[in-house]
Amino acid sequence: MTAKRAYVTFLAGNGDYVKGVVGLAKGLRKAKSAYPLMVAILPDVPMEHREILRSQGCIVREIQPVYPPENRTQFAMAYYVINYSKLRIWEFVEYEKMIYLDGDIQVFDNIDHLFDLPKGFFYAAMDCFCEKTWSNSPQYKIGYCQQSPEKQPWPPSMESPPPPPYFNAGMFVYEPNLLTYFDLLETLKITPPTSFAEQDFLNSFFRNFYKPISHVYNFVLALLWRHPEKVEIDKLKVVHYCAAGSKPWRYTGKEENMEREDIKILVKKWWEIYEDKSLDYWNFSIDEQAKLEPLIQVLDEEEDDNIIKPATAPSAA
Ligand SMILES: O=c1ccn([C@@H]2O[C@H](COP(=O)(O)OP(=O)(O)O)[C@@H](O)[C@H]2O)c(=O)[nH]1
Ligand SMILES: OC[C@H]1O[C@H](O[C@@H]2[C@@H](O)[C@H](O)[C@@H](O)[C@H](O)[C@@H]2O)[C@H](O)[C@@H](O)[C@H]1O
Repeated sequence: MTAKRAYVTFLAGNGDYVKGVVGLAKGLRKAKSAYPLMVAILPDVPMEHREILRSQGCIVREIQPVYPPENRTQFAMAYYVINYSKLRIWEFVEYEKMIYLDGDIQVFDNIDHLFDLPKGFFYAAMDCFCEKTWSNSPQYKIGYCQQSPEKQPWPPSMESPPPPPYFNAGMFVYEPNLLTYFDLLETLKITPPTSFAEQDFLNSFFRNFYKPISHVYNFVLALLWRHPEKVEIDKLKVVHYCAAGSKPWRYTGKEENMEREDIKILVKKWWEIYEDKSLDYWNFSIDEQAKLEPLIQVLDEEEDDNIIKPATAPSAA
């Protein structure tokens, strides 16, 4: 029997991240991925959103939240606490290998070959420490970033050695496994939360199994202005809209760095997929499609007037 593989993302709440997941489902289809997209949803995701995801061919699976131990940690972003629920995806053992993608990620090129990476390791792209979200970290205070250690080497005077390679937890290749899953949950119970919540926790847990892969597989937008020398925008396969103000479905162009032409191009590329009706999963009869129309209106009605869409989106030129 061929080993089962799938992409998986995470959705919480009744807000607009569902648009990110619809965009991701359509992007994977456009990239001709051979594998389905599972959406691990928290119980607070409304029925309408679940139906929209199913109508786009997603496998919708409800998971229970995972909370870190009680603590007064100040997360870099308060809502990061819900991201611990991502740990439930290790329970999906009917799959031999999965690729996790945040809902604010778009896949612009086929990456199915990542499923063939050797087993037994955890693959992800390295993060960048240069954004203000890192301002409480020693590396930010020194001006050290693993993306370009030569720019500001780790001072020999520091008691601790430079941090080991640290991945961004918005995309990773992993193997669901119940022993790992229970070990994750048990280890979490005795691990005090830190600024980047489950991302810090996963980096610690998989530190001996982590293998960095190219940033073309999880392009953290801040690299555009923090490490431009490493960027070849045409080579990017996966773009992660994690910089403040860069979520395409909420893009107004007003936040810092959002007026950049390269950001406008990447936001427009996202919208072109999201609005492309030929990528909708309509393998249904016409009357089935008529049933789905009202669901699509649910999303359109939630649209905010300030959002810039392709029709009026800034020109790519
Ligand atoms: O209200 C929320 C916040 C986050 N998420 C999910 O959690 C992921 C990580 O959160 P976010 O993208 O905000 O983190 P970032 O990568 O931008 O720091 C998102 O991509 C979504 O998949 C969600 O579904 N609803
Ligand atoms: O809960 C912690 C989150 O940590 C990461 O987001 C961060 C990280 O990318 C920083 O490097 C950026 O500066 C920042 O903007 C961004 O929010 C993951 O992308 C996300 O999935 C999630 O794990």
